[in-house]
Amino acid sequence: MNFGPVSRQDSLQLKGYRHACHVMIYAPSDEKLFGKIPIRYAVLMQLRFDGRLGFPGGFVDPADGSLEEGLNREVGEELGAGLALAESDHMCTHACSTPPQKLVTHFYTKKLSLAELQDIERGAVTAREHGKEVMGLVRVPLYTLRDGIGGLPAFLSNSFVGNARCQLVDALRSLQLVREPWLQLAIKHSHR
Ligand SMILES: O=c1[nH]cnc2c1ncn2[C@H]1C[C@H](O)[C@@H](COP(=O)(O)OP(=O)(O)O)O1
Repeated sequence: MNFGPVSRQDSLQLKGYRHACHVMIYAPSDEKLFGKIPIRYAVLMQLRFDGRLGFPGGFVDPADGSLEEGLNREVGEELGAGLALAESDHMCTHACSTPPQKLVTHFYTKKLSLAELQDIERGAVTAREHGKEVMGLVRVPLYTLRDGIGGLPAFLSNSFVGNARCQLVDALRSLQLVREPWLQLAIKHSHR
């Protein structure tokens, strides 16, 4: 599927497209793996019912209200959390017209404290869709292990839904959660 960037506003004028909104929740972390490898940030994705990785969220209908109202509803169902995401949390929008589906994906990012993120992780197991559409939340490893594969390169080798992998890489880059040379190496060493 080929996704191209489009402005949030222009995307709402497109005819015959479905809209989906998803959010990347992240938090700074002082924790260290094995007491020495800095975790730096906890970044949340989820394992979906189809075995792919994606972000919390889902289809929204702009005719039913704002994109963010739809996103907050979807996130509530999947995480059981009232995040109150707003337009200011919007990061980017992409459109794809590859059959069978004309799809616009809107992507949001939300920075929380580690304690707030941990509350979401705990609450998610009691959310309505846990064990159904959502098999569980996962944290994205941002480091690369000494073998050059373990960590972010191996994570990026997973199967992602829609343009979720691009959304992840773009967010890690633009929020500067991973330094550019390490991000480039992780992409290069992932099996894609
Ligand atoms: O994280 C994602 N990033 C980009 N696109 C995604 C992501 N997750 C799903 N999708 C695509 C796949 C579908 O075409 C739509 C809506 O999917 P989903 O989240 O499964 O929607 P519902 O829960 O069924 O409302 O977006």
